[in-house]
Amino acid sequence: MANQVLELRGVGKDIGKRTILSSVELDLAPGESLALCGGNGVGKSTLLRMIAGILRPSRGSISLGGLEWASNRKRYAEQLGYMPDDYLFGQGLSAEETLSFWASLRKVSPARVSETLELVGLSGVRRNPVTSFSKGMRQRLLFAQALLAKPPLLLMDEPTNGLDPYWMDSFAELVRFAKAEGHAVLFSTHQLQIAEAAADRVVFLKDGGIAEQGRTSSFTDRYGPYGLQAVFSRLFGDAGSQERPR
Ligand SMILES: Nc1ncnc2c1ncn2[C@@H]1O[C@H](COP(=O)(O)OP(=O)(O)OP(=O)(O)O)[C@@H](O)[C@H]1O
Repeated sequence: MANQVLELRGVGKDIGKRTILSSVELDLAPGESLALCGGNGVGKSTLLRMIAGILRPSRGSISLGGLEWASNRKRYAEQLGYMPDDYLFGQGLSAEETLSFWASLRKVSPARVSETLELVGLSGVRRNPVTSFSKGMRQRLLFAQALLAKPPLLLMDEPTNGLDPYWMDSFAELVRFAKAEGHAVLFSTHQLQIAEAAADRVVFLKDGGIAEQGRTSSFTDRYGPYGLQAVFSRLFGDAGSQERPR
């Protein structure tokens, strides 16, 4: 498809003898948001890490801004901002120092650091140590880090895990802002309410591939007011998860 930021064709991953993902096809356009859903262990993080260039696919191709990781790693990496599901912040560093460190790695100006802190609502606490921040504030700082260099694609792994409804709501607002600025946003989540609030499209992964997908509103049209929940329950049952191997 023309004008896509991200194109996945037949992407799969084996770890040892186990196939984690067999074949995934995905497209994402500028200004579009997509939530990757599914029970524990279906491969959401694995897929995001392959797109981020942290893990190599066992098969298939990933094109980001028309680039493949293997042919131009540096330019490929410049196309994306990645928000990991967990991050250990440096002891004693303020929000501004933390973001300035990331900015120096990406050759981003100090003015952009201030602008980004403002955008995520952390300007007033920029000199406070990150270790004093609530989980919601730390997530905002990680979001700022992903947004810093204005990459075409924002990739986020469980961005609202552990957040209360206030911070979830403010995350949805940040995604809407990022989309309006033309960023494509791809995030994984267990929390269907955040998929509902922040994603234009939802993809459910199961058994190594895409089990269901569609526009977020289409799930309500097809399955009623709790459409996403209905699909999740049908796919993953009461446990809502696939057992991880022991
Ligand atoms: N390095 C690894 N070695 C062995 N198995 C792995 C490794 N990384 C992931 N897996 C397995 O791959 C499967 C997919 O893991 P992944 O973390 O991608 O799932 P997920 O959908 O993100 O799960 P969750 O929702 O619990 O975070 C799991 O069964 C996991 O145990």
